[in-house]
Amino acid sequence: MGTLDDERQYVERCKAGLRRMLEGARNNVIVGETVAGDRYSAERLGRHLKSLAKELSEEPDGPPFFGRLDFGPGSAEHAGRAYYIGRRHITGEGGGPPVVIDWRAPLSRAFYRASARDPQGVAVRRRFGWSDGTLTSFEDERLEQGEQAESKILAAEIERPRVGPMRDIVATIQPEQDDLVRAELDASLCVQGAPGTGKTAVGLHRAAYLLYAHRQRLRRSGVLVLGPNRAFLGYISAVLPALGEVDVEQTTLERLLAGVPVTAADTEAAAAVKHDARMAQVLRTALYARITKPAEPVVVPDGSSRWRVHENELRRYVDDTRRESLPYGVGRERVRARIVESIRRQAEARGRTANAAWLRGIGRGVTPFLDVLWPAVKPEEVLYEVLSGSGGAPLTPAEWAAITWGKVPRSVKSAAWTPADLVLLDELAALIERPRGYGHVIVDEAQDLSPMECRAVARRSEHGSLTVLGDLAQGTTPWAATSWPERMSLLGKPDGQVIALTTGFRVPSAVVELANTLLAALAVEVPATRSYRSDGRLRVTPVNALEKGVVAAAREALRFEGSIGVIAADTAVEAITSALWDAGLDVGGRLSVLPASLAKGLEFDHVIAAEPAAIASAERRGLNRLYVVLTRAVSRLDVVHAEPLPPQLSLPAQGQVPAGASG
Ligand SMILES: Nc1ncnc2c1ncn2[C@@H]1O[C@H](COP(=O)(O)OP(=O)(O)OP(=O)(O)O)[C@@H](O)[C@H]1O
Repeated sequence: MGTLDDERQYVERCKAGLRRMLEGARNNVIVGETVAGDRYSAERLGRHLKSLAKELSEEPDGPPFFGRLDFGPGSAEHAGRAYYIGRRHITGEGGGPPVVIDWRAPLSRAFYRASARDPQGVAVRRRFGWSDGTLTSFEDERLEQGEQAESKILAAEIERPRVGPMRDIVATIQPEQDDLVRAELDASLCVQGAPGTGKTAVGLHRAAYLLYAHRQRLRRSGVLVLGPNRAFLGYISAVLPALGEVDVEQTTLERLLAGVPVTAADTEAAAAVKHDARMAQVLRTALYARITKPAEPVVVPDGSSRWRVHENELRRYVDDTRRESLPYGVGRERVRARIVESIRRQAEARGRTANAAWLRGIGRGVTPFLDVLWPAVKPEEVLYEVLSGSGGAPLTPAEWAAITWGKVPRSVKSAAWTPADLVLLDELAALIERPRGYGHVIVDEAQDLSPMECRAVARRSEHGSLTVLGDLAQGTTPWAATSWPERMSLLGKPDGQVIALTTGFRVPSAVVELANTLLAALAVEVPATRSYRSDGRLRVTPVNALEKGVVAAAREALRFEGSIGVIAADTAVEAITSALWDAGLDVGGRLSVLPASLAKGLEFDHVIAAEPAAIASAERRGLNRLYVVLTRAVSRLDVVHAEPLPPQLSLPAQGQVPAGASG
């Protein structure tokens, strides 16, 4: 077993290896540009090598490894060998064995899974501690001798003050998380986890793992990560690139669906109806109502003659095509092809040879008839018609009244679309043409998806698999999920397994205890969790004037390291921000103020929750929103309130400071 000095020498070997890889990649960029068979592959290869070269040169100082496994006699394959585990594979000298193994390789699994009870052949597991790119310590567990201890390096990583965007957790993935990260590509999973149990982290690492284990398959079909909003995407977007994965599409559902600009808002009643699954039927009915019963023959002029297809035959073509359940646009072309085919048979019966140009001409001649029988249509045209007031089942008259326009826009072009309309337009677009699908889709904060949004996700993962991440207790939309199996069915994966994560890595116990007092009022069944963290601080401060109280709390918070998030009801954000500015505090650096509606998925080292009662009363699921807000804190939570706290929130005995202590 090496000493710290030996290990530091090994770091140098790894750095030399990385330099070799970098040089190799740079040379290959030049070679790749000249030798690839065609321009397209040359470009692709060049791009790939360039991005590899860029990645390697951008991270020369990152820790090349975080763990080491020494296998003992219990391992049939690796007895007597040692392996270093890191974020990326580093090749050995002269084509020798790699000096570092990728954390996703099968061999690395034992690093995460081996235990004293089940050592999996590992004699010693070593974890390394780094500080600013320098190796500073290591810890050993002699697993084959039954020795396993709480890791200080692990605890320090989990308890470190948070600054900046989310980081990867490859060095400290826990066994229950590893199970999910490495689940088979074909498995669709749903992860129910309380705040801070690592759902987002698991989802992102799963994306990286799947791309490693199934690179060929996923390179073609792609991996999509969907998050709730831009702030969240900004927060998570560095994790996958840090793991060497730059080809994952990370976006919000709204941006994915954005085909038209959103310039209007829905009433609550309209949004509720538009997001209901019955809208799928409404839209399908409206689209297919455009198809008409053939009432007259198709007559296509061809030089001096004319070809006819009788209406009975046309009726059969339309009916047969409808029975095939093709997308609407494909169906239209199928009807055209059937009519052209009928004309071709007639022509051949009369001794004419039908060449491709002639067939194309006949096809064009069919268009005016097709425009009546099975008209080409745009999603906006159908939705325009629906929202202009269609009526009828399955919606009630009151529901129709909620969604139809008070004043019908003069034309499709002048219609102002709402966010919910984007979902409906996407449904229509998919009825007309099949959308692009992905090999794997990861949806975060999935408890908030509406049934119609679930359909939009389901379409994109129809031939792939899904990782659904969420927490029923954090549902804040009017249509938020109350049961996962039901949501998995809406997402097109009724057999998807639902798994709970129950250890929290973000929120300290005192804060979890406070937030948990809200659970009873949230009307969802979620498993109890335990916090990994006994550190942290909770303080509840009644004040006379809210802004003044928040300023005092922020000023004090700035004395600690790490990020500070002041989270308030959306309407209070402006006043609080001004108060902080007026007090000379620099908002925008490590101190940010954000509306409760944007806090989901984020975390701050220190959270100042301003006026819980206002957050709770701002919306129908305000208590769920408050639960989200209270659980954003990593080290310290300050609850500052001028009004009484919501009655559903009960303060744990300790942690409270006397009234008037601040502000
Ligand atoms: N195994 C781990 N090792 C170190 N840190 C971890 C681990 N698992 C989770 N964390 C950290 O805990 C915090 C919470 O993780 P994450 O945001 O993924 O949780 P979440 O379940 O998505 O939370 P929420 O539901 O509140 O959005 C993050 O800072 C993450 O890096």
